[in-house]
Amino acid sequence: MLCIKQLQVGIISKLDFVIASSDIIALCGHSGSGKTTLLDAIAGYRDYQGHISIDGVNIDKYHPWQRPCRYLNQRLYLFPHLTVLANLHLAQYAAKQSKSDDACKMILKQVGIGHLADRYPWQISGGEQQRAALARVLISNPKLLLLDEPFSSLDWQLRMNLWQLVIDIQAQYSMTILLVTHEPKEASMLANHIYHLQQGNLFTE
Ligand SMILES: Nc1ncnc2c1ncn2[C@@H]1O[C@H](COP(=O)(O)OP(=O)(O)OP(=O)(O)O)[C@@H](O)[C@H]1O
Repeated sequence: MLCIKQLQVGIISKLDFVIASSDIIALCGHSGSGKTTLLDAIAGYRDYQGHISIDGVNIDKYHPWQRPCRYLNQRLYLFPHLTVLANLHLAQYAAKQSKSDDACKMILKQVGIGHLADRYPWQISGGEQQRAALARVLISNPKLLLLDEPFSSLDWQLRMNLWQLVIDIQAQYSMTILLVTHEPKEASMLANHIYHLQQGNLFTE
């Protein structure tokens, strides 16, 4: 469960918000309403006042890499000098997991790019890079996945494939997902609940 109390950061003022475990929440709102600001605070990329806890553990003092959540947006952050597989190994290392080729290859296969494990990011397409980035955030088995319009630059068919993939993976790993999107179809297909952020306040549909 994600629990946010009296959060103050940037445009967001005194926000209270709870997401039940294994829920998929879509966060909509006009440009500049504070969606990315909220995800940045949860991920620990921005200083904030108030309290954030995940599964009852307060994470306010945790560095981003110590938080049990992973963040995926349109910037892929794949290391260009490492192969796709080595990028996943590094994520395992950062999550203090032991290196497992089998686990990495299984996730790459699951996202449909098992055959590209030994390629470098610059040797694969944009959609394949997005899948590699998704595999990299999943390899550490986060409790909370923060998605900030990660697929919006991709074509519709690929986007729909990736939505289905997110639904399958969520069911398999019981992750809680907070998804920022401008796309009503994406919100209604993926989310159990849709929230709108308006001038730093949240409203349900
Ligand atoms: N690091 C920052 N420091 C100060 N202000 C910021 C910072 N990042 C964003 N802002 C401002 O805070 C407001 C909310 O920005 P944010 O990126 O959270 O909006 P958003 O809802 O994600 O918008 P979009 O849908 O366009 O991505 C904007 O007015 C923006 O200019």
